[in-house]
Amino acid sequence: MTDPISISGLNYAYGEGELRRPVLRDVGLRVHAGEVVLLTGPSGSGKTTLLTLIGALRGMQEGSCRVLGRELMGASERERVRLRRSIGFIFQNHNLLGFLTARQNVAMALEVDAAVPERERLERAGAMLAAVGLAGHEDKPPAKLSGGQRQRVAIARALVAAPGLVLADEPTAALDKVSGGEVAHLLRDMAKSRGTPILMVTHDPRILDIADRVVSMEDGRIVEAAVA
Ligand SMILES: Nc1ncnc2c1ncn2[C@@H]1O[C@H](COP(=O)(O)OP(=O)(O)OP(=O)(O)O)[C@@H](O)[C@H]1O
Repeated sequence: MTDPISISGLNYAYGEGELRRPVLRDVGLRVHAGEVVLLTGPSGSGKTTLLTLIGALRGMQEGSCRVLGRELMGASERERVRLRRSIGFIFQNHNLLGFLTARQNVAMALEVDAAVPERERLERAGAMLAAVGLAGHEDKPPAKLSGGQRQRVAIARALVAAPGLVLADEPTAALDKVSGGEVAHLLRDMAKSRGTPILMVTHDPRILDIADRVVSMEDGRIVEAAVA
């Protein structure tokens, strides 16, 4: 089985001409099937940029980045859109839509699949919300939920379509210690039970224990890969 993420010789720079600034240098990284990998490092070291390249949210410049069996170097926007549908994304500020209920926010992730009728989408969303401990909160808008509950909705949304990979950017940064720890463990348990690999950018030393492996970045390079 090929690794869900396999990167080598990846370079990336922002800006052009005299303003060109390299932010990723000769990055190599593999994430194995079912593995939970945390990406840490100082602010500005390039973690988010790397995550957005892996998530096909921006185009590659140099090197190789294979995600779920597809090479992203040279991939068209259409190919990138298609790959993004196989990835569950979770961000720090959860990106839930305020005018939709928790259930509708989760069901939205199933809308790309026209074969799933709306009633079934809402049912699957409800089951997923129950699985993340939010039974009874399905019909509330995000504003009526706590920060930790909102991140649980974001986890449910990221996983409901059974993605091949989850990419998370600082999902616990806005949470207190207890809810941050709960959310991180929930995400790990949900992904592990489904065999879904996770790559998570985090500054949060309180959640390092969820990792199979911690990878550190500094100044655009991977400097250390340790088994947690
Ligand atoms: N759109 C952009 N245009 C120009 N420079 C950018 C852009 N996005 C990020 N950068 C710069 O690239 C470098 C890497 O940023 P990146 O966000 O990837 O780092 P990070 O490790 O995720 O940082 P943080 O932990 O603060 O989120 C930083 O110096 C940042 O200022």
